[in-house]
Amino acid sequence: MTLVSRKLLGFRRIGGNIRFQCILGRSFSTFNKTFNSQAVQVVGNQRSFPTSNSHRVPKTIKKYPKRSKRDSTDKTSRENILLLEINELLNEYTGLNLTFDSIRNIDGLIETFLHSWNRPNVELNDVDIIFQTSEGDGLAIVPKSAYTTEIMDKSLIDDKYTVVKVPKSIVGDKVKVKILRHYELYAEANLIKVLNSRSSDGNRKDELVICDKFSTCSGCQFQMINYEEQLKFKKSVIQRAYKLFFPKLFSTYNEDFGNIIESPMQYAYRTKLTPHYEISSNKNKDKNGNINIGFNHVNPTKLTIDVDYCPIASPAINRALPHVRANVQSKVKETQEDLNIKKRLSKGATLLLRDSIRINHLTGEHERVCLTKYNNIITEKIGDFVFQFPASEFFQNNNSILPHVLDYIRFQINKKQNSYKYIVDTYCGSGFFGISLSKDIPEDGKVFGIEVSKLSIEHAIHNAKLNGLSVPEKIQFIEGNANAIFTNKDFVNSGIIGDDSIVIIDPSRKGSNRKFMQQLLEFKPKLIIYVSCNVFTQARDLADFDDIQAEHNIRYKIQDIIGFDFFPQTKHVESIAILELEE
Ligand SMILES: C[S@@+](CC[C@H](N)C(=O)[O-])C[C@H]1O[C@@H](n2cnc3c(N)ncnc32)[C@H](O)[C@@H]1O
Repeated sequence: MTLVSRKLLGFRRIGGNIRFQCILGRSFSTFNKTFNSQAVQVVGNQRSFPTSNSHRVPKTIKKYPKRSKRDSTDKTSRENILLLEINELLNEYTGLNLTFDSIRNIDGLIETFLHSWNRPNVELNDVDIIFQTSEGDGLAIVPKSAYTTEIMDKSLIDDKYTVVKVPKSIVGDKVKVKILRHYELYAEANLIKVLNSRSSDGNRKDELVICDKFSTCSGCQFQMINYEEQLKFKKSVIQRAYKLFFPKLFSTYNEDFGNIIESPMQYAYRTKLTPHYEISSNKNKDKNGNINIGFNHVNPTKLTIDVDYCPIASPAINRALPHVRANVQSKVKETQEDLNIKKRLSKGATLLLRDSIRINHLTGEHERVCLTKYNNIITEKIGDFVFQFPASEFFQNNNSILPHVLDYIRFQINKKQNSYKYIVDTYCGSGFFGISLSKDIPEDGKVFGIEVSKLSIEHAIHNAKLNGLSVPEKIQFIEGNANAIFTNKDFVNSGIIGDDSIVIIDPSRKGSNRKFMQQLLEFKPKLIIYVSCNVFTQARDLADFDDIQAEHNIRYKIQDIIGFDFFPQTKHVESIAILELEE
């Protein structure tokens, strides 16, 4: 029997049970369980689906790297969080009492789908998305028999399921997908079509999408849902992070936990864009030889999506983008014949476009421009303060929300007036928080910042002076590792004591660490403000801090955990935790 003739027609839902049928009308598998995904269909494509048994899963198991094992050392790694989310999906969403064993992909199956060039063409129809990951992907559970009868022994598929991760899908979508690479506990899939996109019931509103690259570009996840729903998703991510990594705190909180403050601008807000290109691969060129310049494809491929306009980027960046792109295209074409240069360019590059204020010093007028060199100096004004920093260095990328973030922090500081004399700004970058809040402490108070990047710290000092603050009397910045701040000679000599202090923590995505939290506790500041662009590492660090407190008999009360939507249309959420020392 050829594969085409053995192609499956789909399965029907019969009184809550699932019955599979093959083309001959013979039912070959029945589940006695209710199941969320109806009518899964497998389509064999003669061209790419081999007619031999080459895709049969070998019974001998061959070893090769599996992502889920490789990254499992860091409990807040993306991979580990996905596994925790799959666990939640199995426990709470299916009603099937599934375990990891019921969804485990055996090595032979993983191997069968490993390489894109000989992967079986398996498409599933009417797959229900029932869970949203914190990365913004939809998850579905499909029975293994739905797509592997040609690939696996029947004995290996009975009562077995696959968790399928589908980008650009949301809970409530019924989708058609193509199955791609398998990992131990899930498989990746391409979204081919949303079958119920016209239904008015769900949250999907495709008419809201304003970018013509949305379905393929990995930059945004949520243009197809309204802003209110985006905020709900982000609140649920904060709640999930604490539930997973600091359950003791989560269990004591009410429904406001992780409320999100919206961004005043939901498009055109991004003041930094980093498109990239790769010139060695023909896949990333059009028929005229123009290379793709843009962002990664949403599916796991090496494709770069060509982006000539990005609706979340600021107007100045979008004005500059065509020139920047044209420049790259002509440079690549010019150098194509020159082997040396071609070799140097062969890996491609990442471009940098940064929105900056340009002031006309004669008239005092200013305009927003886009600067594209890594050593350009960017100027930004937030509230009453001006900041300058090298384009290559960190600065917050949505300036419309920053005044609201500062207002919120000021509100927290001013709840207890005149309680704090010092601000310790750890991971201070070019001084944004320390400088902005310098007027919120008494005249005889002081701000002290620490940052590992030499360039950023030089600009923090420059920014303090630019804003009329006396350095180092009123504000002092040092280059160094935040881990060692409280024993740093300059810090000790500054006379700052925990009793009168606020400590701001604003690390990068990987968060802080136990060593820092230990020293923070020994310093015993009155107020701690933890700003985070990765709520999972924030929750982990605060859980560590909680453990350490128990060892030292010191108590901090977590006053608030709140989200700020720095990046509308995307999965990202920024969260701020406020901790107050209990007297
Ligand atoms: C998320 S940024 C925040 C910067 C700044 N607070 C702001 O809002 O502009 C994190 C900063 O931490 C710095 N950093 C990373 N690891 C550090 C460490 N161990 N000690 C001090 N600074 C560090 C990075 O260079 C980066 O500037």
